[in-house]
Amino acid sequence: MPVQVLDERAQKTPEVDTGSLRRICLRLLTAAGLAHNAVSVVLLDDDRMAEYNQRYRNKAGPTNVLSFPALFPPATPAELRADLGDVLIAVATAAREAHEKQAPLMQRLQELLLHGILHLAGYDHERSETEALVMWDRERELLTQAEARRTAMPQLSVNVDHIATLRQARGGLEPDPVLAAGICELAGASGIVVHLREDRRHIQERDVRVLRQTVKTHLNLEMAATRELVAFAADLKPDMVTLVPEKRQELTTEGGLDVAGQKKKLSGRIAALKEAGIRVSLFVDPEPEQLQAATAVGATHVELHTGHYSNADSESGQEREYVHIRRAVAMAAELGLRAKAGHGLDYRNTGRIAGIAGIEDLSIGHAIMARAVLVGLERAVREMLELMRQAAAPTVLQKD
Ligand SMILES: CC(=O)[C@@H](O)[C@H](O)COP(=O)(O)O
Ligand SMILES: NCC(=O)COP(=O)(O)O
Ligand SMILES: [Zn+2]
Repeated sequence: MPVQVLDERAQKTPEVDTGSLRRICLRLLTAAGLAHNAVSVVLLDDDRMAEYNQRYRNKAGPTNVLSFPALFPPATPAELRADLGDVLIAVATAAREAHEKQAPLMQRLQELLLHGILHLAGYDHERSETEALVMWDRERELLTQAEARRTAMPQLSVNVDHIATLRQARGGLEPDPVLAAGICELAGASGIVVHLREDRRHIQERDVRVLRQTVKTHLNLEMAATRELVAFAADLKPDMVTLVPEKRQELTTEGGLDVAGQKKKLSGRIAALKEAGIRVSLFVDPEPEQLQAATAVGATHVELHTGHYSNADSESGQEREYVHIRRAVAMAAELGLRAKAGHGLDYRNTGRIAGIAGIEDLSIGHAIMARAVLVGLERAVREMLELMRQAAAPTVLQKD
């Protein structure tokens, strides 16, 4: 675990929850790009803090936060070791400050924690005014980011595979997934997803190449972890690659990637993609073993497979799957993994998943395309009738 929070106060108070503080610390480390670094947070009484303040800074009385970097002299951000060091916080001092600002104590603790983490990362406001401004700016930026990540609704990435499925049914040029992707972006989608299957049943290499030129938001390429596809992606450079399991006979993806069972192979493929500057997500079932393995092989993101939730045939079954997903999101945060979710989400079952705090993005394809066909059908028929009306030959009145 990269973060531990120790409450060493003589009297523990219920408004300070070490579990929440640990999650806050993980969010801050993730926002600061330090998700894989370890930090120890120690909560102290004022008299113990005063002792540290006297011993190490020669100052009388308690202070609010003190940082002890694992490296001495303090490391520059570039040369940080896995263990960043310790952050000591005097809770009673923090509580007084919170009271003065009329802010909740946990909010003040979050600010102090971030301040301490930035010191561990090499920032120092005491060296010069310029450095103080840099540190202050970084604090504001990261607090805003961490808060946004905690409370924001997930972004929507639209999978346009099935526009290509329709095109392939006739083997022609229409409908074009590239045009569809543009429409999805115009409608507010934050990203476009395509799955370049090994059997090329829908999306073709041409589609991905053109999409790389035209997508203005974020292009997520789903693919199997084969050498050939890794080379294709490394050359094309989508914004993200999501590694997914694939079976030739399946109608659609049937489950998550078995990361735990193929760590060696995946580590190499992920390293090659990261080397090419591509972010890597793994499409996994919401299971602890797979999440742990995802961190071990170097992924920064996971997409939690919502297929079992979406396809559950009873309310209790769906509830069970929902709980798995919620727990997996919490665990991903603890491991410093950024969580996405997708598969089989539709207009009935997406709401609950979108309400889980911590999921950053939902990938939805089939349901949106299925609805597009139906809600667009009436207009398509009217447009054809109008075209025929315009083209119809004028009626010639017969004279006797
Ligand atoms: C990995 C995933 O959940 C989806 O991207 C799905 O695999 C899409 O593939 P199809 O569009 O072929 O169903
Ligand atoms: N990764 C999930 C995805 O891209 C879309 O899946 P679906 O909504 O088509 O089932
Ligand atoms: Zn400071």
